[in-house]
Amino acid sequence: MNAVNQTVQMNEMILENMQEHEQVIFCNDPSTGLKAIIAIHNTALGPALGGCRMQPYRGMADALQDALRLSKGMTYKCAAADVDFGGGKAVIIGDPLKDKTPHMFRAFGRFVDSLNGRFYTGTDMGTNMEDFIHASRETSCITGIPEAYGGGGDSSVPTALGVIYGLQATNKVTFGTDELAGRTYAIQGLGKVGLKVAEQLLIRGADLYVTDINDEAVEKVKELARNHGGMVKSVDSKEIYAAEADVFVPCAGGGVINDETLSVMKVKAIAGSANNQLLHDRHGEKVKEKGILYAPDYMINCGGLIQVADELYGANKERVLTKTKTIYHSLLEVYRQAELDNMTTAEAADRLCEKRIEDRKRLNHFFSHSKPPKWDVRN
Ligand SMILES: NC(=O)C1=CN([C@@H]2O[C@H](COP(=O)(O)OP(=O)(O)OC[C@H]3O[C@@H](n4cnc5c(N)ncnc54)[C@H](O)[C@@H]3O)[C@@H](O)[C@H]2O)C=CC1
Ligand SMILES: O=C(O)CCC(=O)C(=O)O
Repeated sequence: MNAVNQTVQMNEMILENMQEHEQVIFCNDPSTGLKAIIAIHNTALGPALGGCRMQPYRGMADALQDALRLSKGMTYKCAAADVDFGGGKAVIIGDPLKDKTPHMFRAFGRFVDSLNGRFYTGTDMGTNMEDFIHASRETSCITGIPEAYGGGGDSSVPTALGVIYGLQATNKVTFGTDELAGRTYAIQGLGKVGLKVAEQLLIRGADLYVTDINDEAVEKVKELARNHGGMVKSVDSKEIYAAEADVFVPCAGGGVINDETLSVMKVKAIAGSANNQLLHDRHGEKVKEKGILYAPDYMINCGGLIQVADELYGANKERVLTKTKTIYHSLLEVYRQAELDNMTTAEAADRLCEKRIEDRKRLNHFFSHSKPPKWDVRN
């Protein structure tokens, strides 16, 4: 097969995979080693907004798949958080511990800038505020950088807080009380969000099983337990699924709720920050069959989105806090609807968000930067 035919075949594969996505941008900057994909799923509610993940993907196909799934999730998350933004996400192919450089993030910033306001981005798994300080030198479409740089600060703070509210709602339905104390939580991933969730749980009197592929992260939690009290037992990354815990709290990668992990899980609930936790939609049904209550990922982890969206209207910490608290009530509502309509919690959340998107689509038109939008405060 010649090169032209190969390219045509690859483009066909990409378009097939795109399903209802609006746009996918492949970014290649040999001078900095940047290889990234930006996926814009839906801008009916406003410009696309979503973080940028950096991960050593096995190849382009894996990275594309992740960008497509994550950006679709952001469309639902924006509807869940009731913000006037659409779904988008970026992925950078590379090992965050070895490959990142300031120049790489500046190059990424230039690609984001070329989209002229169709896509706003910031931190996600494998990236941090420092990376986006570099990117923000090239574009105003960056969120989640320190206040000193005109941003709203670390978005993992409200994400973790939202997970705590979500855990309270989940405990209320599962155990009859929203107390977090006296229970055991199995936390997977102790990065920006997981570590903060672990600290809050220890402060409130919980015990933890924890795992992270990075030993330093595990040490940090043990240090927190020495300060705040509580039991912390570290386990191997595969053992976390079978931990004798009440609640599994996934705060690392996606696809962790699958046939294999469910076959060993003993927990009564799953509630954590990771995006795209269900490997396939059918795993929502399997979770229900096992009698496990699942907090739909994009509902419980939308605290960070609330903050970065708020930042684009002019950051206000109190407003972010007030909106983040609503995660408790919106999750209780999803649990109630799922019970009433005998459906999975994931289906109940999707239904709620799809209705919101349809209702608001009637008011919004396709987003285009040529029409100055009310949220474009930075230009
Ligand atoms: N940062 C934020 O505000 C938000 C994050 N999320 C999601 O939450 C999850 C965590 O995000 P961050 O804390 O920002 O990422 P992070 O990169 O700061 O932390 C992830 C942690 O997970 C660990 N890890 C990776 N693979 C692992 C494995 N197989 N087993 C155990 N540990 C593993 C890493 O070593 C790292 O310590 C991601 O799925 C992200 O998309 C969702 C909403 C907002
Ligand atoms: O939390 C952020 O910084 C942006 C929102 C996002 O990408 C997410 O919620 O996954």
